[in-house]
Amino acid sequence: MASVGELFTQIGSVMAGIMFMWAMFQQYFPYELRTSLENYTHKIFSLMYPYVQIRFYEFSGERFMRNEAFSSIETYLASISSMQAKKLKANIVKNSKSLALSMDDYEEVADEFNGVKVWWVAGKKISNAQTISFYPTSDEKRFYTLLFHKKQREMVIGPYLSHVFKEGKAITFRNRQRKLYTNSGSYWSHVVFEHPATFKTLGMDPVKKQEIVDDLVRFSNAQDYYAKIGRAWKRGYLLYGPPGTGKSTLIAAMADLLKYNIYDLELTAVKDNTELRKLLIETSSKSIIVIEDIDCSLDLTGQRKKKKEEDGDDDDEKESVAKKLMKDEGEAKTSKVTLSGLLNFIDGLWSACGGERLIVFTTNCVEKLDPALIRRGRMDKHIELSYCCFESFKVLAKNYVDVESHCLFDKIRLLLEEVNISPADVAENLMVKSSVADNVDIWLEGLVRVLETAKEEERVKAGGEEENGTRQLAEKVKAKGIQEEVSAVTEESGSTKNESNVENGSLAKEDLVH
Ligand SMILES: Nc1ncnc2c1ncn2[C@@H]1O[C@H](COP(=O)(O)OP(=O)(O)OP(=O)(O)O)[C@@H](O)[C@H]1O
Ligand SMILES: [Mg+2]
Repeated sequence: MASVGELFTQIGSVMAGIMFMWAMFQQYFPYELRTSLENYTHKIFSLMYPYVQIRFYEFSGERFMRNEAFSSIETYLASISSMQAKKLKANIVKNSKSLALSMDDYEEVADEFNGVKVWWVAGKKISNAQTISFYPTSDEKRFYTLLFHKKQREMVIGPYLSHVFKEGKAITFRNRQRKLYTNSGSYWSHVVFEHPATFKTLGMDPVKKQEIVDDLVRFSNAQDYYAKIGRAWKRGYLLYGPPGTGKSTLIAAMADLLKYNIYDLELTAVKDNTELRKLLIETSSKSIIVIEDIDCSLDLTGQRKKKKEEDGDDDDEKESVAKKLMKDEGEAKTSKVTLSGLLNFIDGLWSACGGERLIVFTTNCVEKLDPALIRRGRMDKHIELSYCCFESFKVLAKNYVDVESHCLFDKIRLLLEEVNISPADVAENLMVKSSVADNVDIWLEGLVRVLETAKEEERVKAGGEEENGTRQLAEKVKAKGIQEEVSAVTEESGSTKNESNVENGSLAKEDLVH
C-alpha cells in the first residue's frame, strides 16, 4: 500500500502531467475559452490536490556545498524517524559524540506543530549527467520533501520551519564533542573535553546546588532578555574557597550542564594586553572562559605573594608550569597583563561578539582580590565552596561507595560539624579504601578514624594556640606592671633626677614594652 507521502507525490506527478498536456494543447483553443478553462482547471487542480511541497536538497550551489537546511532537517527528523520509520540509516558524524540516525530513502514520517500536521518524505534522484568536477560529487541527489495543506502555508513556511531549523541546530549542538582550549602564548590549542564531573556527582548543599543550576539554565535561555535590556549576553562567576573544595569540579559540571566548551586561560603565559585581546576575541560563543587562581595570575595580591615568599609556602602546585618556566627564564618575559586591561576586556566590546559566554574566576583567597575585579556586574555571582558538610559527604558516599545510609552516618555528621576537611580529602579516603576491600563498614570506619585524628589535631593546635595566647597575655600583663612601676619611680624621682637617669628609664621602659 502506498504511504501518504508517496500518494501525494504520485497525485502531484499526475497533476503535473495534466498541466503539461494542457500547456501543449491550449494553443488550439480560442482565447476566451482558454481563459475560462484555465480558471476551471486551476480550481479543480487545487480541489483535487490542495497540498504544497517544498524540497530541500542535500547539496546545493556550484561547489556542491552541503545545504545547512538539509543537515538541520536530518537532525531534527532523527528523533521522529527513530520512532516512526521502518527503515533507518546510522552514521557516525565527525565531531559528534553519538550515533546519528536518519530515515532511509523513500521513508516518510509525520510531524505535528501547533495542531497542524505535515509530512516529510526522504527521496533521492539518480543523476545521468556525466560531469567532471574537481570536487567529489555523487550520482545520487538526496532530498527531503515537506508536504502540507495549502491552508497552512504561512504557518509552515514561517514558524514551523524556523522551529525545525532551530531544533535541528540545538540537537547538533547537544551532540557535539565538547572541547577544552588552553593557551600557550597567544594561541589556543584544544583537546576533546570529557570530564566526568556533573552536578549529580558534585558534593554540595542541595539547595545551593539547585540555585546554581537554575541560575545557569536561566542565563542560557535569556537571549531575548539580554537583547531587551541592551546588555552583552555574558555572566561572571567567582568561585572561592580552600583548596580541594570543588571549584574546578564545579566548572566541569557547569560545562556539562550547558554543553559549553571551556577556554582555560593561563594569564601568566599571556605577554600583554594585546595578546589577551586577541585570545579573547578568538573564543567562540557558548563557552566558559576560566581563569583559575586569579590571585596568583595577576599582580593583584602583592601581600599574598610576599607572604608566600616569607613563609616558604608549600603551595607551589598552584603555580602554573608556564609561570615556573617564566620565572626560570628571568624577569624579561614577565606577563604585562594588567588589571585594568583585564577589566576592559571583560566589560568591553569583545564580550558582545555574539553568543553567550560565562567568565569564571577561581581563587583560594577572595579577600585578597581587588574589589573592582569582583564587583557585581563583572562577577555577577559569588559562590563559596567550603569544607565538606554532611550533605556533600552523602553525595560522595553515594558516588564512591554506593551507600545512601549507614549506622556510622550520624557519627560522621557530628564529626564533620567539628572538623574542617575538604571534599577532596574525604573522596581520597573513600577511594583508597575501596581498592583495599569491598566492605562499606571498613571504608566508613577508616573515614571516621581520619576525622577523629583531624579533630584531635585541631584540638591540640587550638590548645597550643590558647596556651601561647595565655603566655603572651601574661607577659604583656607582666610588662605592663613593670612599666607602671617604672613610671611611678620616674615620677617619684621628679625633676631632681639627671638627664642620663631619665634616658635610662625610658630605654628600660621601651625594652619592657616590646
Ligand atoms: N564538592 C566536591 N564534590 C565532588 N568531588 C569533589 C568536590 N570537591 C573536591 N572533589 C574531588 O577532589 C578533587 C579536587 O577538587 P578540585 O580540583 O575541584 O578542587 P579545587 O577547589 O579546584 O582545588 P584548588 O583550589 O586546589 O584548585 C576533584 O578531582 C574531585 O574528585
Ligand atoms: Mg582548582
